[in-house]
Amino acid sequence: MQNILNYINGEFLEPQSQEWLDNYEPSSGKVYSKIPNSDERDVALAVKAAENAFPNWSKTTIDERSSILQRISESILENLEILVIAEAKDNGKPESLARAVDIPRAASNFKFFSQAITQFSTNAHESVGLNAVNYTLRKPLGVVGCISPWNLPLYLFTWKIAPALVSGNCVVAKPSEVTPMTAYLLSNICHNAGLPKGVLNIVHGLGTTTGQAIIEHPNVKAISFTGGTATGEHIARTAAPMFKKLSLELGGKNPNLIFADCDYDKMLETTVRSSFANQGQICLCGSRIFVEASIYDKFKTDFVNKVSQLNVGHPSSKDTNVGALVSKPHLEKVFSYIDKAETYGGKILTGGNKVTVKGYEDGYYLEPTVIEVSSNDCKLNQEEIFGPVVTLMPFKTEEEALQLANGVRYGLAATIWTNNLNRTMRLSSEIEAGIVWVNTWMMRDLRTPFGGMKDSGVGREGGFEALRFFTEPKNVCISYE
Ligand SMILES: NC(=O)C1=CN([C@@H]2O[C@H](COP(=O)(O)OP(=O)(O)OC[C@H]3O[C@@H](n4cnc5c(N)ncnc54)[C@H](O)[C@@H]3O)[C@@H](O)[C@H]2O)C=CC1
Ligand SMILES: O=C(O)/C=C/C=C(\O)C(=O)O
Repeated sequence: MQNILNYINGEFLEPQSQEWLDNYEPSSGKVYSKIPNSDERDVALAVKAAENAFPNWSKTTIDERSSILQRISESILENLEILVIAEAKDNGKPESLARAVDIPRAASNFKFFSQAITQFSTNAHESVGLNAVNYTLRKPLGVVGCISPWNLPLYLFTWKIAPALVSGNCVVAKPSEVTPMTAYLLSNICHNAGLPKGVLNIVHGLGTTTGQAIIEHPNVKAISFTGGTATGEHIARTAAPMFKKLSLELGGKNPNLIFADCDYDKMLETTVRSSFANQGQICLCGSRIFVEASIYDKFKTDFVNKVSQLNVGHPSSKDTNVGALVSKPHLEKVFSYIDKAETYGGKILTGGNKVTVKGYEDGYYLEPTVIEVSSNDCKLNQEEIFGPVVTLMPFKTEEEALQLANGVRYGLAATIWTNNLNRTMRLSSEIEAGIVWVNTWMMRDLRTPFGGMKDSGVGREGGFEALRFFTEPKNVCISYE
C-alpha cells in the first residue's frame, strides 16, 4: 500500500510519530493508501524550513519566481492524466470532471499568478506643497499557512499556494486528510520544477492536530483557509488574538432565482449542473432554487425529469454524471437531511436513496435529490448540506425572491436567471452575496474578487486581492528640500 509522505525542506519525510492514517477510496469504500498522522513536531520542522528559506526566496526576482510557477503549471498539464485519475480515486468525483475542471484549473492557478505578479504594482502619492513623496512597498509576510478542503482538492490547494509563493512568502500547507493524494503528487512536481527547498512545505494530517499546530504556531503570519464555517470560526478564534492575517472562504447556501422571462433551456441545463456538479460538493452550488410561480410547475416537471436521468456511477465510467460522495461520514451527514426531509417539512420529488454500484457495493453513492419545501425557514433551506440535494420553492414577486435569497446566515454566491436588465441591476445590487452570476453559473475569471459575505467568510481571494492578502503594505515618506 502506498504511503504518502510529508514534504519538508525539500525532503520527503515520514511523520515524527511514525503514525499513519487510512486514506479511503470513496468509490469502493476501501482503504488504498496511508497518510502521515503529523503533529506539532512535523509542523515545527516545516515552519523552521520555511523561515530559513524566506530570506533568499523573498529576494528572488519576480522573473525567477514567475518562471518557476510557469514550470509547475506546465508540469501539471504534462501529468494531467495521472492527476485526473488520482483526484477521482481520492475524492470520488467523475474523472471527466477532474479532466475538464479540477486539474486544468490547478495548472491555470499557477499560470495565472505567474503572470499576475508581473503586473502587480504599488502606489505613490506626491504630497504637493509639503515637498514630500510617499510610496508604498508591498512586502511578503514571511511564513504563511494554507489549509484546504476535500471538495476540489488540487484546485483549491493551488489557488492558495500559488499567490502565496509568487509574492515571496514561504508556505506551510495542509491539504484535507480526506483527499491528500494530489497535494502529495504536487510536492514532487514542485520539487522537480526547481522550487528551492523549504519554500513550500506540505504537511499531512488531521485538522485537529496538524491544522491546529499550523494555526497556533506563533511564526505563521497568515492563514488562508477554505472549508466549513464552524472550522473557520474556530480558526478565527485561535488566530485573530495572535494578530495573524486571515482569509476565510467558508460555507454557502446559495440561492438560484429563476424568473419567467429567462432563457429557459439554458437555465434548465445550467441549473442541473449548478445543483449536482461534483455531487453538489462545491460551496458555489445553487442549493436553494426559487422559481417564479407562473413557470413553477413546468420547471418542476422538467427539472425532476432531467435530474432523474443523471447516472450515478463509478468515477472512471464515461457515463457517470454523479460519482461517489467524499467519505462515509459525509454520506451519512447528507443522507440524514434526506432521511428527515418530511419532518423538516419537505417532499422528495426525485432521488432520496443511497445507490449500490455493481462491483463497488461499499462505495458512498447517493441519488441526486430534489426536495420541494414550503418555507425558507426549514433546516433544509437554512443549513449547508453540501451534497447532491437541492430544494425547490415558488415565489410571486421580485421583492419576495430577494427576501428569500437573503434569508440565510450565508452570503457566498447567487445566480439570477432573467432577461430583464433593470431587474438584474436591482437584484445584483441588493443580494447579499460576494459573487452574483446572471444567466450563467461558475463562470470564473481569475482576476475577479472571490469570497463571501456574512457567515460565508472574511476577505477575498483571486487576482490582486490574493496578492494584497499575501503582502504587507509599507509606506515610505521621503521629504526633500
Ligand atoms: N469549500 C467549502 O465550502 C467546504 C465546506 N465544507 C463544509 O464543512 C462541513 C465539514 O466538513 P469538514 O471536512 O469537516 O471540513 P473542515 O472545515 O473541517 O475541513 C477543511 C480543512 O480544515 C482542516 N481543519 C479542520 N479542523 C482544523 C483546525 N482546528 N485547525 C486547522 N485546520 C483544521 C481540515 O483538516 C481540512 O484540511 C461539510 O459538511 C461542509 O458542509 C467542507 C469542506 C469544504
Ligand atoms: O473557483 C473558485 O475559485 C472556487 C471554487 C470553489 C470553492 O471555493 C469551494 O467549493 O470551496
